[in-house]
Amino acid sequence: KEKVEITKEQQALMKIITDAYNRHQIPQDVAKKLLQDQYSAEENFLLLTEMATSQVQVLVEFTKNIPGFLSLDREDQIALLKGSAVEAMFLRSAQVFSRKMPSGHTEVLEERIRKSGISEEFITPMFNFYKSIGELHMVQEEQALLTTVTILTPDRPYVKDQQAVERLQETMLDVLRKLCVLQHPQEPQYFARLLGRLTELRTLSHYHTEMLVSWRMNDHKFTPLLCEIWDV
Ligand SMILES: O=C1N(Cc2ccc(-c3nnn[nH]3)cc2)c2ccc(Br)cc2C12CCN(S(=O)(=O)c1cccs1)CC2
Repeated sequence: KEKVEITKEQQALMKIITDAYNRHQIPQDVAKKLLQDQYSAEENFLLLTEMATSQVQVLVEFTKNIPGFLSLDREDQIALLKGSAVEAMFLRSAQVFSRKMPSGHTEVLEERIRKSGISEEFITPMFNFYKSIGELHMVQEEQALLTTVTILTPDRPYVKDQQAVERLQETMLDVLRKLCVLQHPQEPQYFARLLGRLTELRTLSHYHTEMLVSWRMNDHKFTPLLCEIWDV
């Protein structure tokens, strides 16, 4: 049985990424607003839109801290951000959402999401996803690295130098794989389960694209940043 060991450089890389992941959080007042008094479907939708906008801002800031990201071709950096924005947002939302929230908060938030004009066909896979993320009990380093791996997906649309992105992603996958073995020694399949969540994320992202079309038809308003990153 080969001894799995995280090198000094990998340790440093993991610390940079995890610190950045924890440093960039959406302002809690935005999330708190969701918990306050009862709103109409439109107001709920508006709150989710406000929160999603903060999440995209947080994502951009976090991505700039990924070692090697800023050395990529500028246009490829944009292509990676646009290509991963929805997946990274859903991954972070699921991670925050499945964290131990004060009792009752999760139910209230679930209610608010249900009552925001999002159709049930999207709500079900969304909630299944965040429950499946919760069951993994990821440590924060795993959460940060999994989000990084999602952002560094080489086959996003319009990425020119896929090899450069692949090299970066492989560096992160290697650290994540070792971390999973060390953190979950009793579960050799844990790393594979984590990567399986990324497949579920892609499905959610397709649902999201379809929802955007129906939201547009019902004349839902989005912020300029969301219009830019979601191509609405
Ligand atoms: O809002 C969501 N939530 C609640 C949520 C998200 C994040 C934080 C939070 N707190 N601190 N840091 N993050 C708290 C509650 C949540 C939870 C789990 C999954 Br899976 C997904 C979601 C969405 C993500 C965005 N969409 S969306 O479809 O893109 C859309 C945009 C505009 C209108 S609808 C809705 C579902």
